[in-house]
Amino acid sequence: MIDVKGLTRYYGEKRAISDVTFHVNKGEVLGLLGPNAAGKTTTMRILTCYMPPTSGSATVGGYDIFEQSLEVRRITGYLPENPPLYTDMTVDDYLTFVAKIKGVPRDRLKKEVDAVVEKASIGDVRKRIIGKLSKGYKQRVGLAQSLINNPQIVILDEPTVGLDPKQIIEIRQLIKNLGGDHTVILSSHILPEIEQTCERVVIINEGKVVVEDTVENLTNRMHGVQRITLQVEGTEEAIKQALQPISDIQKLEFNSKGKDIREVIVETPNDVRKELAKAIVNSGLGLLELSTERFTLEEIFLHLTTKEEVA
Ligand SMILES: Nc1ncnc2c1ncn2[C@@H]1O[C@H](COP(=O)(O)OP(=O)(O)OP(=O)(O)O)[C@@H](O)[C@H]1O
Repeated sequence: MIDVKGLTRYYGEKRAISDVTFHVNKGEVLGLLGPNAAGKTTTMRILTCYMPPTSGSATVGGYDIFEQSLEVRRITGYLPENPPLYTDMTVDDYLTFVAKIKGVPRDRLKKEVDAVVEKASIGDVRKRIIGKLSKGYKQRVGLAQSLINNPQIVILDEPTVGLDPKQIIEIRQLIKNLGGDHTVILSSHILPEIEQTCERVVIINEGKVVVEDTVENLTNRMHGVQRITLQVEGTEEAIKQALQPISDIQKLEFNSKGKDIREVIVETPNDVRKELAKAIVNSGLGLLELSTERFTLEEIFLHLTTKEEVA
């Protein structure tokens, strides 16, 4: 549905994105994940034809962003980071105004506004002045305007920034529900947001795509690395000595958990739980606890963006 090939954009001397390539399937919610200044907004502005790339190409719904920008805009709804709301208008008046601009015929205006009001769950505030609404409701009005004309594609730039936890949960659910009927790109720097809302993720860092995969595959990719956490009674020195004979330990980390107790984190490609337990006990140290852990998307993100090898 969306094909992005080698997009590069300079602002003067500064290269904001470099050779960005990814694909979005029809009906999926794709997460564009990256820290501040990674190049998410730049990528989204290019895909919504607000600004051209310096080089590279992209098609949106089969339309070329250079040659067919009007068609791209017609089938795309966009929620920028700061939606351009007219704060002295009522919600209904504003959405009707946007619908007119987007070319909705007169006799369909009311129906169209009703439809987006329902999708964004703002029925209870539709007669109110936008400027008097809470940030969460304003964001929903922004979402509603992006859905006018039932666009095949919806592009949302950090839609939950500045919202309180309850509003965040509600907006995420609204976005999740858009999948299927719409193809959605959602940008965020918040990992749990992507984990909860998207099936696939493109991680972008310093203007470059680091990885494109399903959230599930990304978690599985880390399965080549085992992480075993132990609670041991003994000094760091004694524990290190006890574990010396065990080969394949890639990472060993110690945290103090009281006077004589250490939390020991071991990363290894193999399941060495038995060897660890034996080594600790045979050295006369106290093994209080042993467990294996799954990597979170947050840790995978850190591994990928700090250029560490992922097994
Ligand atoms: N109009 C501009 N002029 C000059 N540099 C810009 C401009 N817009 C963005 N940049 C730079 O390009 C880089 C990418 O910015 P972009 O806004 O695309 O990142 P982002 O991932 O959306 O970050 P954020 O989450 O902070 O908005 C940054 O280094 C930014 O400073």
